[in-house]
Amino acid sequence: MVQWNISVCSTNKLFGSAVTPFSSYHSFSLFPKIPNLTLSPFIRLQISPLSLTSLRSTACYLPQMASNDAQDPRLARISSAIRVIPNFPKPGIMFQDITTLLLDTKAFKDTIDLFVERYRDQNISVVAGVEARGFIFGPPIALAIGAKFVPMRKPNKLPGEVISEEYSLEYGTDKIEMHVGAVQPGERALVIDDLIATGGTLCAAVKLLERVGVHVAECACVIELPELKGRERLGDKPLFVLVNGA
Ligand SMILES: O=P(O)(O)OC[C@H]1O[C@H](OP(=O)(O)OP(=O)(O)O)[C@H](O)[C@@H]1O
Ligand SMILES: Nc1ncnc2[nH]cnc12
Repeated sequence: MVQWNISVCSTNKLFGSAVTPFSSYHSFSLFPKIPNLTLSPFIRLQISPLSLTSLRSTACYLPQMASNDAQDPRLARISSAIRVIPNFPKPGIMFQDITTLLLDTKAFKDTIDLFVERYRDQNISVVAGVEARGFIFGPPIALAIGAKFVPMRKPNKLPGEVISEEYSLEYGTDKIEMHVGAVQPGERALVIDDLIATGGTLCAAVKLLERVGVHVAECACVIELPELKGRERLGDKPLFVLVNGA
């Protein structure tokens, strides 16, 4: 399969979707709470044989101990591997499809590695993954950093006693549940999902864990849709993302 990529570095602007008129916004608040990181906006024009045309901004982080004048090349590959399906599951939704990322063994491994590099020395004992796509990224991260994996599931899926939390979505409402006893008060958790849109899902996951005395050190996603301001909804809770949605 052939794919043409044209990459352009930008100084202070990121451009939105190619199916809507170009819009720009400042990007330097993407990681406002993460110390020792420098941001470098990045624009990518993707023309794929699947007739899916998109511009995706890659939020790059440049750890100060590494080279400061080049972004991590893994981020561009991860960004390229995510397919965008317009109007799914409803008109107007640009669905960020990570199944194509899973087909790219290098991009998938790089995704896991980036999270593992960030969290391996943070004394995290719980990786909590949100159904369904948090179940894909969470377990390999948990195994690599020596933490347990706790599934946060949609209603009526877990067989044991549960606690639950309702939340609203970009398209609809939902509820997540966690087994009572899966985590202990005082544990330190990472909450992982594929994507943050409005932030309702991650907020519910954080609340659920904090209700039972767990400290959520950070939330992490592969993709952020900044226009939906999920980061703001998370308040002071740190959020780490690899790329912006197209
Ligand atoms: O930030 P939010 O507005 O809360 O949206 C983000 C959530 O939406 C998607 O899941 P979805 O609810 O579609 O469930 P699924 O993964 O089971 O399909 C995505 O995987 C996140 O979990
Ligand atoms: N645009 C989107 N793509 C994929 N998953 C989502 N969850 C909420 N909004 C989404």
